[in-house]
Amino acid sequence: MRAAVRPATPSATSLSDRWRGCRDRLLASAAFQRWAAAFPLTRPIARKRAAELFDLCAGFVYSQTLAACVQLDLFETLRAGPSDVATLASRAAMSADAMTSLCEAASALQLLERRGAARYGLGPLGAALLGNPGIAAMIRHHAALYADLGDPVALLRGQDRERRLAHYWPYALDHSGATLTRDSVASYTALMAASQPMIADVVLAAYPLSGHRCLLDVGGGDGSFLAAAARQAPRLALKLFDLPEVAAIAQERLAKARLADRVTITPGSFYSDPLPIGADVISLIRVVHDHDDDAVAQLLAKARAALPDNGVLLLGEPMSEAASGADGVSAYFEIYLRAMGQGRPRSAARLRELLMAAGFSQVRQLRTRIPMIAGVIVAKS
Ligand SMILES: C[S@@+](CC[C@H](N)C(=O)[O-])C[C@H]1O[C@@H](n2cnc3c(N)ncnc32)[C@H](O)[C@@H]1O
Repeated sequence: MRAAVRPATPSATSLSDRWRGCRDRLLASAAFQRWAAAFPLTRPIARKRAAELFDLCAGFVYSQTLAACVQLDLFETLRAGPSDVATLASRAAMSADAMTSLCEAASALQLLERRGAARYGLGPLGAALLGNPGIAAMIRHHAALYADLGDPVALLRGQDRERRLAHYWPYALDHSGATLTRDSVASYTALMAASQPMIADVVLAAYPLSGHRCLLDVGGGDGSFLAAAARQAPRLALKLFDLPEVAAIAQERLAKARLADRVTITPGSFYSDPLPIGADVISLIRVVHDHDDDAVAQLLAKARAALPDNGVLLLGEPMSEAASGADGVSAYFEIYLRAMGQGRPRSAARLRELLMAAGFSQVRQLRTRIPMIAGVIVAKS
């Protein structure tokens, strides 16, 4: 039997609640909407709101148009120059009509651009995407997220479901890492490596590491962030800590990059093992948001214990309430991490609280070039 849905209990209303109540009643009124669309001074606002609402309704279609372009390698195909629809259609094993629909939809989204009759080239967003292979990799892995989101309410209720995204990130199902295999970590590790250059650019520009002696990157994946740090600071000694199967991938990748003699790799789980000592700066890049508060509290305490007095913790990841225009980050990660089964997008203020509770001091949020990609916080042990 389904539980009856109880109406929300009215609570004491503040002045701001009452003001917002009036605004909401006005915006919800069909008569007001008609008036606002007709009146010259409110018409631009009415049109903007209508377009925003339309984009929210159509968002899934936009994402799947993009997914189809990536799956069919359309951007790569058009890198060399425009192509006619018949050629694109035969490459993609679909009718010319279907390819025209895809190209028209992608052109409306600025991914492609019409270049004459039945001919298309890259659009500004499609061209930008080519400059960053990490984005295409992100788009491909969204197949797992969208499968989980087929029934968003079941997902939020935690009802029985396949949990494809949690299997994509298997450490969400096994905190010790003991059951993880090379195969099960390979795809997420490759995805992280593909998107790491843009993260490293943002983080290392905000906090250059040249003043440090030794960096320990916890949850360092295949070592891509360490490799970028090594380029920036040629005398920096390097350490990496990650789950055993990922640590093995890092060992190979860093050896190929001729960094084997600069790096020490320690396999382990920060749920059960201490962190290696000896570094004067510890980085946590896109790690904290993947874990619940209790685990983060423990992880930060372990990082503090591994640092010397006045050591630095460097935390870089997308943060909620990062900047105006970056609200999508919160919406995305709230639902993404819910599908993954653990973690939270956190604001800089919340991260500061967690850092202070773990005994860190002088917590500072640094400006980053693109806050949507990553915010950066540093703190002293
Ligand atoms: C989202 S990835 C980020 C990887 C890398 N820092 C980056 O930004 O590209 C999270 C990383 O944390 C590692 N990780 C997850 N749980 C862990 C644990 N319990 N102990 C050690 N590493 C863990 C994962 O294997 C993965 O490499």
